Amino acid sequence: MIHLKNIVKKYGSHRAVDGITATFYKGRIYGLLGPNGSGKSTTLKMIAGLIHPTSGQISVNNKEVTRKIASDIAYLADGEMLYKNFTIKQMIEFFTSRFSDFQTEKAKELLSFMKLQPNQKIKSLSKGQRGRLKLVLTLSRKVPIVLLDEPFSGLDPMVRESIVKGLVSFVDFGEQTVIIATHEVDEIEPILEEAFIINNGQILNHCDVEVLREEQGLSVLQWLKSQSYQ
Ligand SMILES: Nc1ncnc2c1ncn2[C@@H]1O[C@H](COP(=O)(O)OP(=O)(O)OP(=O)(O)O)[C@@H](O)[C@H]1O
Repeated sequence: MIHLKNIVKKYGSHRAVDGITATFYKGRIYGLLGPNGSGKSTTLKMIAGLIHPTSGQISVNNKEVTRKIASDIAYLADGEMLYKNFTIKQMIEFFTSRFSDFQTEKAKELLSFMKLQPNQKIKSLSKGQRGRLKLVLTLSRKVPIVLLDEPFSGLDPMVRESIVKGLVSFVDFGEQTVIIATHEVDEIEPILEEAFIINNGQILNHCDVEVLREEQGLSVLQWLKSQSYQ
């Protein structure tokens, strides 16, 4: 379980995250949805222990978050996380040596699912292929928490849907808590169980996707559109 209590992150006088309180339960898939600059990446980086809140508390499985939390969390960064002079195989070897939980067999399956070849050089990959490799590396770790920051942004819209749906088979359901930060709601909607809307660094609303569908007859996208952003 991840618990955020009244989290504020300031850059100078700007409040990138402005008093977020939220709980993410074990084994569920969450969407952290919001427009550009709303505080999604900042929130994920704080959960991953990469940056510290200005105030408030974050705990992961009742442990206070420090840099050591990296051993419990697989984090797909919005920016670069690949070494351009490596081949895919070398990148996988690097992750294998860096993370004792890295599952090489799963990485092979994921590479094949993502149509990537181990001998390809990172610098020769397209943006979409690099995006696929980042997913391979992140989802091959056996960890309780997976944080994905804009994981589908470089992917061709034609294949995005099948990749999103296929990815579900690579998540350890009921065991891994997955948080996906994105402003592209449509494609990830089928795999979400809960969603938080974030805007101006604050949580605007939260829903259980199944309850939303059954009780209000709304898709996440319809629900999102009914909320007012400022
Ligand atoms: N290192 C930084 N220094 C100063 N301001 C920052 C820094 N990182 C983020 N911000 C600001 O904090 C706010 C939230 O940024 P953040 O990257 O968390 O948004 P986001 O929701 O992930 O956006 P996007 O969808 O564009 O990735 C923005 O106003 C951004 O300009």
